[in-house]
Amino acid sequence: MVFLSYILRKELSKSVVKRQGTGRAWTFFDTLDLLVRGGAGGQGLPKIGGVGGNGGSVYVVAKKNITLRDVKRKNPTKKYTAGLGSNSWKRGPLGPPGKDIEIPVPVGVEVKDQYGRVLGSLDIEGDKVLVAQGGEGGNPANNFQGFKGQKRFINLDLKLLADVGLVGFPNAGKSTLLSAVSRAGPKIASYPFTTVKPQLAKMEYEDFRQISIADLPGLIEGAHLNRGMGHTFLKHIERTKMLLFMVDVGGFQLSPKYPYRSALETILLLNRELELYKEELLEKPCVLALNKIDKKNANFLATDVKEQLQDMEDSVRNLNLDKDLLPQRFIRFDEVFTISAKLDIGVEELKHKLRDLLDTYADQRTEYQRQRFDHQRELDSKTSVEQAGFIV
Ligand SMILES: Nc1nc2c(ncn2[C@@H]2O[C@H](COP(=O)(O)OP(=O)(O)OP(=O)(O)O)[C@@H](O)[C@H]2O)c(=O)[nH]1
Ligand SMILES: [Mg+2]
Repeated sequence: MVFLSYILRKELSKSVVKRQGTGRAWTFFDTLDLLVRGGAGGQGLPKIGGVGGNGGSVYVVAKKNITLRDVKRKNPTKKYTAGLGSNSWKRGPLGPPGKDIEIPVPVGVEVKDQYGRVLGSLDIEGDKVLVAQGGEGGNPANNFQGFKGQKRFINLDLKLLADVGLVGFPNAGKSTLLSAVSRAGPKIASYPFTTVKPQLAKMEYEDFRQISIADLPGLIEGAHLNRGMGHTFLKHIERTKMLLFMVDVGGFQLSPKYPYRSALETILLLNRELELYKEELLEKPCVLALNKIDKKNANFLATDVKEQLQDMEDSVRNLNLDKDLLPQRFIRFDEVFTISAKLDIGVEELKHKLRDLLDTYADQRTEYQRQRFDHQRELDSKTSVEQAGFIV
């Protein structure tokens, strides 16, 4: 049973992403399991108090321009064992340590152990996580018997990385916008859940600058509980720099069985879903696009929503939404646009504003990353085997 669910999980996590323009599809390889073993420690030599070398350890290190597929291709056995520590002997009482192994993996990988515990997240190039510790060499404290190295099954989970992630209820027009701003040809239809797999596209600008945008399947109430397309896709939102919320200004109704939700209510429900999945998602820069402005009364509705967004505390008081459905913390949108993705109204302005905002936030990130690098360097100088499983 456990094995079956493992296989199922593995299959489900290989999302198929359609290649833009060509209509070809390839499997987006976003998860890989490895077996890692630290090297055994060398034997000590009690007669002369000789100490065996510590076994080597296994690390995963984030590198640019490689994929999980490359990792597998490089070592199809998917097994890694670090070097043995040398035994102590008469002419060399201090056995040299075994060789460490560093497995290069793509930036954006989260490393988990076989119990699903997160060992570390490799967010920027050079991030390094100790995944299997080498065994201690034989010494007086362990009766001069070298210890075995740590053995672990680890899972490398790559979250889709795009500059902008499209978030919205089904049918909001996310895929229509994607096709308006890029050369991608996503499936567009008037029924919910047209998009069932994440799709990446590039927005191109006159000066050849490219910004990646991810079209994600529509979210619905309860997505964090895996309703609808569920949280399989919420994880991809984590690795986007900015979120673009798309909302049908006329509101949404999944089917007559479900309640009608106004545009403001859909915004709040999306806000709530993200918050329940991972609150820090709300810290990302967010932009809102009120779509389908070409429809009857849409301008009037959009003005209303914009006003309501000015004072959310007050606006929610007049809503008929269950308290449990309301977010604890309201998203603050950097910009609110009214657009028609279908008729190409306001799309160009949105596209340029996304670029401006990304650049502004990139400057802030650079500063943050510089600080992280400094911190990492400091930790590197103090690397010790006790730090197993944490970014060192
Ligand atoms: N009138 C009008 N219709 C639109 C606009 N944008 C999208 N639509 C229509 O809305 C429907 C849904 O569009 P999609 O782009 O498939 O919506 P989606 O958000 O990708 O939907 P899912 O993939 O199901 O989450 C389609 O029939 C589109 O033609 C718009 O600006 N105006
Ligand atoms: Mg779609």
